[in-house]
Amino acid sequence: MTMRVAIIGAGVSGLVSIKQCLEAGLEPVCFEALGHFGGQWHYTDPDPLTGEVVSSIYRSVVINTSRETMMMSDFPMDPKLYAIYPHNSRVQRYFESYVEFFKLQPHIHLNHRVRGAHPVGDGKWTVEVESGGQATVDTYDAVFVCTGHHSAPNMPDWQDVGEFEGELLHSHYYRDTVKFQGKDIAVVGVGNSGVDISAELSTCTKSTHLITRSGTWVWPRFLFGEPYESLGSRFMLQMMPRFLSIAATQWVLNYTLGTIPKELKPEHNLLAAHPTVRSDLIERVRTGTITPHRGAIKRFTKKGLELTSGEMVEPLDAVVAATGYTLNFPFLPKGIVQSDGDRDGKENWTNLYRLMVAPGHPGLYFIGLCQPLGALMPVSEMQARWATSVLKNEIPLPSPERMHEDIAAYQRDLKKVFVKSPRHTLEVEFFPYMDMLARDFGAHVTFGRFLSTFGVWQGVKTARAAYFGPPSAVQYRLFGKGRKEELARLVLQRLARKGDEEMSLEEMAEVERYRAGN
Ligand SMILES: NC(=O)C1=CN([C@@H]2O[C@H](COP(=O)(O)OP(=O)(O)OC[C@H]3O[C@@H](n4cnc5c(N)ncnc54)[C@H](OP(=O)(O)O)[C@@H]3O)[C@@H](O)[C@H]2O)C=CC1
Ligand SMILES: NCCS(=O)O
Repeated sequence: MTMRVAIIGAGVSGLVSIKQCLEAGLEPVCFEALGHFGGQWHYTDPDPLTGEVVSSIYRSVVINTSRETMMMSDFPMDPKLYAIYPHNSRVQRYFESYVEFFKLQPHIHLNHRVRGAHPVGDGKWTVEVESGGQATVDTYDAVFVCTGHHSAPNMPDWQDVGEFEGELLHSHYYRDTVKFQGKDIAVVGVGNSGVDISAELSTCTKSTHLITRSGTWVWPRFLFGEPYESLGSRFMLQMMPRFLSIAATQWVLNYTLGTIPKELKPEHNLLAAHPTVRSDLIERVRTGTITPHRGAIKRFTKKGLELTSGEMVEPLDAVVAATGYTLNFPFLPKGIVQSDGDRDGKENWTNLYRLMVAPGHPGLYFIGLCQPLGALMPVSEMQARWATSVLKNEIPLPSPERMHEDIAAYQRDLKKVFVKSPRHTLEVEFFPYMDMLARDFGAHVTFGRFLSTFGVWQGVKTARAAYFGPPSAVQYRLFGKGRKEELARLVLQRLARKGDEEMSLEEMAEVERYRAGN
């Protein structure tokens, strides 16, 4: 009997899960609460009646991970069709072509909201779904939770918020500048939402204030004319000593940006916080269109707010809290995901082995519940490859006790490397995490395999591309289970040549060759 897998959510993690289930000979049944797939990358206007929004992205969002690093390992983004950093509508277009190419649509049930998922023994789960007012319950051999972690806004419990006569909104609800033009606005938080929104607002407001309690390093999208991620090659991150790669990267950033305004300058090192990317942020501060402030919020006043430093930020018409998101799995029994130490549920610590498996709850997998230093898409794809291999009994899972030890070790390491913050509880470094999962099904990269697979000349060329080229997941299609080695070789070598070189006819022919086999 074919195993049936309930997939909750048809965002990017749901889509790659459907595709990997199909490839593994499993039957995916994907439930999507909304009337479209694409998750966060499907921009929506607010509901005209309720003002509610579903996606957290604003109208102008341009992705901050480059084409090379965000594309799926076996579905290249052709530079002819996609900019190096595409606008959100183009990212959604890429997902649409992915769905079309891999024939995923028949497996997606739109407007189907999962109300509950419960274990029934033997690793099986019942899933209760509501659609058009009708509830149905069915049993599945496994459940993949693909609902992400950027939907439930984290709105801090600030003092005297009720006093404030202006508007306080979370960045989740921000769409565009229209209602803020000519006004005095403060944005709180310097994650990617905070810097994007403040930079955009600063083009049309009377004043734009940017408030941060920890500061941030701000990466421009391009360094020396190349995507900033080019500095994160396998060689740089894995073969150079860590202190040296941090020092070299820090030097490049300092050289490019000059002295960081003191209000923004963090105390942590470059790789100790999730990267913030915005090319014009420092320029906006230096040209006086953004006024930065350092400090936490002490209280709100009628006209604005007071920082812990005693500084008053007034007058303000609106405050945008770009303060991130919390975990939310309303359809799961309590206690499965969040770790016991996370009493108020806002610390974002999870209890998941490899960020995917809940010890003692067989059959339940989380795909995309991680925060990579790099793009999420290929990491979700790798997780789906791994989880489907586990379901096929090709990868053994350790005992729940071993899983708990592993979770504790991961969390200890995180605390050593990253600034303590609910932002840094799901962080993974691209190559170590991808290599760890790939190794379990033989898709990892070793120098010897280049030579034995491609011969000396092509082997050395491909190895050079994999070690020194951009950190692309294409290299996980060179070897092992699920390999598409000719396509991977061609794409990797093209990416390493840099620039905007379009896909070659040979590459396209390779893509078509496996479309035919689909
Ligand atoms: N262009 C793109 O591709 C974009 C991508 N994104 C992605 O979306 C995800 C979410 O990003 P984002 O919404 O920025 O959220 P983040 O969690 O990354 O950042 C939240 C920010 O809010 C601050 N903050 C949290 N709580 C408080 C508080 N009580 N008082 C003051 N400051 C507070 C944090 O500061 P501290 O560090 O001190 O905790 C941090 O600066 C990320 O993965 C990001 O990369 C977002 C926008 C654009
Ligand atoms: N960091 C935002 C890009 S992502 O991979 O979704």
